[in-house]
Amino acid sequence: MSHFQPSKYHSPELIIDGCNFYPAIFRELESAQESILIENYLVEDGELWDQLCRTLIKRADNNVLIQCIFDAFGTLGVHDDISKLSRHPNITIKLFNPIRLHLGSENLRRTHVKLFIIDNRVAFTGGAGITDSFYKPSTKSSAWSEVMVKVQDQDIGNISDIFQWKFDAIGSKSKALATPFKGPVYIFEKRLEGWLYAHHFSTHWIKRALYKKLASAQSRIWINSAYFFPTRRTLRFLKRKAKEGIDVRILLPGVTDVLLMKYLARGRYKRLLQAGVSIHELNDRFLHSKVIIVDDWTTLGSFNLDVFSFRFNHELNYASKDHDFLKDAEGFFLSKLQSAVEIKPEEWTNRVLMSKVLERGAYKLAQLFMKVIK
Ligand SMILES: O=P(O)(O)OC[C@H](O)CO
Repeated sequence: MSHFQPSKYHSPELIIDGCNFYPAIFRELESAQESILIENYLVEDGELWDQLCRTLIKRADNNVLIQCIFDAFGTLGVHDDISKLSRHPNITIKLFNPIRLHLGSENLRRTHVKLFIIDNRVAFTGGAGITDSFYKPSTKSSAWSEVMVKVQDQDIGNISDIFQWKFDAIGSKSKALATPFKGPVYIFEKRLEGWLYAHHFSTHWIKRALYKKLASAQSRIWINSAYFFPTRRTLRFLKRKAKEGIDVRILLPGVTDVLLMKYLARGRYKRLLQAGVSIHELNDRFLHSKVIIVDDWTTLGSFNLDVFSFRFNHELNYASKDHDFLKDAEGFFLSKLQSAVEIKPEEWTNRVLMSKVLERGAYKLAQLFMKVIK
């Protein structure tokens, strides 16, 4: 008789706001026995980063092997700290795509992934950078609203392999990072669940999964995105599905850290509203999360519906049809919707002229940007 015991199934766990998910992440980091793998785009000096540095050094002193991939641009402010951490024999940090002016638009390719993997047993992904805007330990506060998902045991799947492949490719002479990944991530083309990865525009499993799901949506499409400037194809899907009578809702931040993105998003409202899409803006604090629900399928992660996520960035989402995960994502979406302002089509048509001018100006700037990088 086999003594093999399949590990217990855990629903992916949605955790709302840094004041809840960062303490959960630190509990796991502090109990790590073998390995800690971290990938992140945005790291800023502050209390959270200091706490992370202290925790990593402590675990490394206890012979835990630590590997990090940090985006070279998103972590510019902490490169000195990164050099200091890297002196520890058990810590290796690789900087992704350092800015090199002669590479032109290649510099736009950033790793936008947010990932923590501990002992290949538990992983967290979502939209959170390592900054005090997401969690300030001294006040236990979260200035920006965000979500992360905790995935355990058998659902960890191949994410460590994908991390390791990328970690090894960075800085090596191989062209691996510039070509489509031929690894196990391919299985998700059919499954559309689990880890959805994008590391190259031709291997964008998040985009592929999203298009498939949008095309086959039967009852609802609920989209929450921190930045909203999607592809024309996505907009066509949203309008078509709304016209077919499907419940299409878009929840966006009304307050943001990048005003240009707010006006770019607003420039898309008119046609979406005309098609019957309902649009909501949240004004109480910056809604930085990226959550998509199509029928009974939920995905969340680093993927914004904007040109950077669709075209340039390395991204990571987790997708699932787990019932509890879906209910939690629905609960999150609806609670934010309740505090948000719905944009009414007739009010939108009569908005002040200045607003229209800013939307037009933002669009012109975006067009110019796209021409320059072509
Ligand atoms: O690119 P995101 O979605 O991680 O957001 C990061 C900061 O908001 C950049 O301004």
